[in-house]
Amino acid sequence: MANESFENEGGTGSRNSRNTNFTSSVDLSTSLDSSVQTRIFKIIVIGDSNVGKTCLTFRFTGGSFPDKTEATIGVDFREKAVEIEGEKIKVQVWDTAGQERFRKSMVEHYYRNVHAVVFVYDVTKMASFQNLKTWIQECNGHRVSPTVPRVLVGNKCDLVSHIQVPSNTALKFADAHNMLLFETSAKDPKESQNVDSIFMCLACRLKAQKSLLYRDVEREDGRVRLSQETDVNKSNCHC
Ligand SMILES: Nc1nc2c(ncn2[C@@H]2O[C@H](COP(=O)(O)OP(=O)(O)OP(=O)(O)O)[C@@H](O)[C@H]2O)c(=O)[nH]1
Ligand SMILES: [Mg+2]
Repeated sequence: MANESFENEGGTGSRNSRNTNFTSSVDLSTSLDSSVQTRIFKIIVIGDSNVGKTCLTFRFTGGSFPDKTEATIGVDFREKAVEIEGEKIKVQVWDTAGQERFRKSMVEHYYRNVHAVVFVYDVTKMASFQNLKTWIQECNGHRVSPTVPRVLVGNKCDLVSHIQVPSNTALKFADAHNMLLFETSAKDPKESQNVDSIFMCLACRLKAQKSLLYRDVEREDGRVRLSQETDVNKSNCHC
């Protein structure tokens, strides 16, 4: 599991976190003080160049489709504050470059302490779907834990007459890789809720995972102690 990040009155910080198996005691006292801290969930968006990663992240954080985009160089950060079950959470979206020459030096940073991964392909371009295997390999190669939630997004569904990737093919692939599939369009305003649900679904799952961590702590002598092995795979997310 990645480090947990927080933002409080003093700014953004990072907390050393926990592995998926918890048998040792960890001081979590600060993390339980939710009144002064906003948790930050880092979500990276990965996929071939031109599939619409920038437009999808723009749609989620800004609520519109950009008039014009240029190839992303390195990474662009976009943030959105959301509220889930009464808790304010900052969703920090890392919009990565699809072009190899613009991403080389940044790849390590993308995957470091990532909380969730969004893989994007273009439904009108079969090659972008076939290349997903390479993107998944890269992700696994950077030791991203299997407990880090991943979703698959087929973008540009508004181009109905140009679709090359059938839904059932994409669904099989998503199932085989234990991912949810979203087919959507960053361009079509009617799809904006669907775009939001990609990120909100991940945020809900992350919150549920981390709630389980907190549930299994007990206070001992004024300190917080993890009391038992905790399974962070379980989630209350219904999406
Ligand atoms: N029709 C349609 N076009 C889209 C959609 N999303 C993005 N585009 C267009 O696709 C092109 C590429 O979009 P970007 O969001 O810049 O692609 P990217 O994946 O960020 O590309 P890199 O930054 O190079 O990795 C742009 O011309 C967008 O206007 C969509 O949902 N429908
Ligand atoms: Mg881009």
